[in-house]
Amino acid sequence: MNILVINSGSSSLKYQLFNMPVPSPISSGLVERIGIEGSYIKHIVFKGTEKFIIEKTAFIADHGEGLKQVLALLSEGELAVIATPDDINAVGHRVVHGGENFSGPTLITAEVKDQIKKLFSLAPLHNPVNLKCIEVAEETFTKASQVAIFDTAFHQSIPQQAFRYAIPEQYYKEEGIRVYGFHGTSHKYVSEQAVQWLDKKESKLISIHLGNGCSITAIRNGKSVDTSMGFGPLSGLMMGTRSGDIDPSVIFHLIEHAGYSLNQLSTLFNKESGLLGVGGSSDMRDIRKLAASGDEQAILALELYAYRIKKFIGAYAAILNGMDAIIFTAGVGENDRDMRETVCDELAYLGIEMDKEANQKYNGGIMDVSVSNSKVKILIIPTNEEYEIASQCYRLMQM
Ligand SMILES: Nc1ncnc2c1ncn2[C@@H]1O[C@H](COP(=O)(O)OP(=O)(O)O)[C@@H](O)[C@H]1O
Ligand SMILES: CC(=O)OP(=O)(O)O
Ligand SMILES: [Mg+2]
Repeated sequence: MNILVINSGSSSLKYQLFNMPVPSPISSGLVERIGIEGSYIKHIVFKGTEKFIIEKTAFIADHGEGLKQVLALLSEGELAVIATPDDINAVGHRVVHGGENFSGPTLITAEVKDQIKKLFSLAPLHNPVNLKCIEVAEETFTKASQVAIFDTAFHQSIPQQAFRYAIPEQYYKEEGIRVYGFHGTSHKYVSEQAVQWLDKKESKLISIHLGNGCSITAIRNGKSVDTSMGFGPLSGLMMGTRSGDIDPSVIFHLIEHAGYSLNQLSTLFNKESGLLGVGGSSDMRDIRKLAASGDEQAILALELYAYRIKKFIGAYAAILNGMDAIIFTAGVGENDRDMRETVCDELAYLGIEMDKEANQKYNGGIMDVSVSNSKVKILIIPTNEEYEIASQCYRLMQM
């Protein structure tokens, strides 16, 4: 069964085509810098043990245009992997915000699209582009089932004491104001990999997803019990362009004393803060280069970033009453050795002791980089949201 997975972020679109249940993709790729200068597409086709790469650079105005170009790459030329759009049986869409209505893979109907639209203001960087991609896929793959996999779904197991804010009940009942949590597909995938690796029936894990968006989740026996993102994907850890936790008094202050509008506030906290706002770039690789050259703002950005993660590890160690493993995943978690080292430094009291040499040598796959007598394992697990989405789609299609 051919399942095309579309994972669209604020300025990028990642995709993978699977012939399920085979776990390795037939093709995968990435469209980056959508809507900004320097847009490019990297398209990969896998044939046996060989890998063919097509790279294109030309301005791509929006996600719709990006997706159309991807479809052309999949179906045209010598490296075509499908003959016609009808060869795709299902399209799995990552949708970031699903509110309280979705706890599993969902066949997309007009009503589901309405729900996704209603949540635009809560995930302004994500839900609008997610819906756009669904619409383009519906126009193109008219015979395929369109399936939504929500980032919020895995967190529907969070108990009330963790998902409610301490404000009057009417705001929860009437406005749906509560913690929803995000990156659920990634936290689910890596935590399941960790459980298999640990080979334990009962487990306590802390999963740390550090991509453009960053979040940390406490997982007991396979179920999310708390997570750092909340009502929208803005709270908790410091991110690429998002502030993470901030005292709401700052918002009152900026409105009252600096005349900020809602739009300006949303732009500030969603697009101009985090690594970009403090250190001058949203890309951790740039921050590393700046810090190495002695740039003080970049050094501060690194300190803030690591400090927050450490603080949440402490909090989740307390609510789980200990843990078997912490997991690092996503772009920064998998690739930034020094960030992992800084985060794990001086956590021996909690039983977290890193083998620094092993950590520096990490080179892919699942690896434990704790010392042999560390009470808590330190696992690096590459996330694979696309494969998790394809698996969930496949299961739904077989029901
Ligand atoms: N070698 C590396 N060292 C440090 N950071 C890296 C490295 N490779 C990628 N990253 C960082 O990973 C982040 C993107 O992570 P990713 O999981 O791809 O994000 P998203 O899926 O949210 O777009 C960027 O900040 C990027 O700089
Ligand atoms: C929810 C979220 O922050 O997603 P991403 O990391 O892809 O931006
Ligand atoms: Mg991501």
